[in-house]
Amino acid sequence: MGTVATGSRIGVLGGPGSGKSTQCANIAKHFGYTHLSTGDLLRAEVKSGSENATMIQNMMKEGEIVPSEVMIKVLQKAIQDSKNDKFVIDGFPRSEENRAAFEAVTKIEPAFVTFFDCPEQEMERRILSRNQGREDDNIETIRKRFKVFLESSLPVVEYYDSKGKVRKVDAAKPVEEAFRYNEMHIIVLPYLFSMLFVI
Ligand SMILES: Nc1ncnc2c1ncn2[C@@H]1O[C@H](COP(=O)(O)OP(=O)(O)OP(=O)(O)O)[C@@H](O)[C@H]1O
Ligand SMILES: O=c1ccn([C@@H]2O[C@H](COP(=O)(O)O)[C@@H](O)[C@H]2O)c(=O)[nH]1
Ligand SMILES: [Mg+2]
Repeated sequence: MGTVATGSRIGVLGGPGSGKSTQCANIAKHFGYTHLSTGDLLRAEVKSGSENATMIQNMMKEGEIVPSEVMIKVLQKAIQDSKNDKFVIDGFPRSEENRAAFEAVTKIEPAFVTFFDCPEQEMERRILSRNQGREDDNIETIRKRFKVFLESSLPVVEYYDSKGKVRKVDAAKPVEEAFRYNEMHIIVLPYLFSMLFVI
């Protein structure tokens, strides 16, 4: 995959509705990153009617985590298709098992991980007014997704935190404010840091 500059592989984690996809789309638009939304990749897989489509659709309806080998295959293909060394992975890994499997298979580790910290009440409010026609945006599945996030995904944030890789964003802030924080931590600071080693 060639030489990759500091900060060019970024993970974005956070609860359902915390604003991950909104911010990733902004990062992609403004800074030339490829936005890999793992949820969108799975929804595309369902639409394509591939061999795993029904299984993925059923798991998403229940807010469950799709098996690592399935997600990793889909994600690897998207990384290759992007032909870009700068990518931001939205909503993955969702469990410690996901993370270990992905790193073992791809040898890719994020330069750092942005964690979108948002109160549950606000996440619920956002999802219920999102209106994108998602099958999992109903109160029953939302509650299941919150549970999966707390039990399986937060430990991944804790793991990266123990390695000093977590940048925490106050995701309850308005979109523009959260974006400015991301801009500073994803683009400006890593760039300045990399320059230290060039000089
Ligand atoms: N900072 C914000 N303030 C208010 N509304 C926001 C903010 N960020 C995103 N939203 C809105 O909240 C909804 C959820 O945002 P988004 O889809 O980006 O969340 P997400 O973390 O990707 O959720 P999911 O994990 O379910 O995919 C969208 O309708 C979006 O427009
Ligand atoms: O790595 C992943 C990412 C997503 N899923 C499943 O998809 C839905 C929706 O994901 P969003 O990021 O909210 O769009 C999620 O609830 C999981 O069921 C997954 O299994 N693994
Ligand atoms: Mg999303």
